[in-house]
Amino acid sequence: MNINFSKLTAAGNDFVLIDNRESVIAKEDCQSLAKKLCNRKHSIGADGLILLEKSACKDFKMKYFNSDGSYASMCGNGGRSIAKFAYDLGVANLKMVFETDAGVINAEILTEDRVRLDLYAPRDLKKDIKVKVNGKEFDVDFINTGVPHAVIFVDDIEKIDVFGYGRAIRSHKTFVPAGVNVNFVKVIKGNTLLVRTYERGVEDETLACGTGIIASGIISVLKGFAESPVKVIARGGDKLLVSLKNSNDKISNVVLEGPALITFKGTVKIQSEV
Ligand SMILES: N[C@@H](CCC[C@H](N)C(=O)O)C(=O)O
Repeated sequence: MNINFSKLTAAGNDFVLIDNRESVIAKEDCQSLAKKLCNRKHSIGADGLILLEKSACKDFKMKYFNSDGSYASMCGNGGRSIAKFAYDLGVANLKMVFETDAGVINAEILTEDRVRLDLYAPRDLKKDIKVKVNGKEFDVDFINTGVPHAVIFVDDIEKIDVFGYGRAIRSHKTFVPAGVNVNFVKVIKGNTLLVRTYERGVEDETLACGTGIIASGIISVLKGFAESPVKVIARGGDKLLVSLKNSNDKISNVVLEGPALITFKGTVKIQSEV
């Protein structure tokens, strides 16, 4: 079977997007297909597979799978990408509303390559958790911004071993069984954060993680390190903006703004055993 796809990048977090409104991909095949299509040596290559599906009440529904095949209820960079993809397909207007398993999102295509997402409220905030890995103790703040995130402030963002510490914290007993995405954050002048993320499901550092950037922005505001709107520079150098309202640690009006671009389109042959 031949399937049309678009490849998008959102701050260097890259995705394969497929229009699955007619259920060409069966539910039980999604995970193995994600693994295959995201493989950078043998297929298209991406951090995740995103399916655009029919929604009963909104413009469409987003389904997200990491490159290792695991399902995730949300992806911030993927959310901007699917908005761009939906507009390009003619499924949605410049302003749209879509469903994810984390909540409903209002999106707006701002320019050729910039998208704004208005998100649901985050949950499960836990501050100042002590986590010891590889002989070092970290002060971790946890928040679920659609998927689980650990946020850690560091002095030297260039030197921190994101892969080594990120991988160990991701699977630390505090965060099992779900695991956690791990964000290392440096606050710099100009109300700006530098963020590096070890992503669960990619099992490596990615060039950006949208929900991780939101988590880092929220925690920075809660700790008084920054004010909304917070500027964020992702590992790949792209600039994003996070804004929110905070009333005694009750977070609302969360907005993520950042790039999303279609890099190419193609057709991929799916083998029957998928
Ligand atoms: N890259 C995403 C997050 C994707 C899901 C994550 N890896 C998980 O499994 O929790 C983003 O931009 O938010």
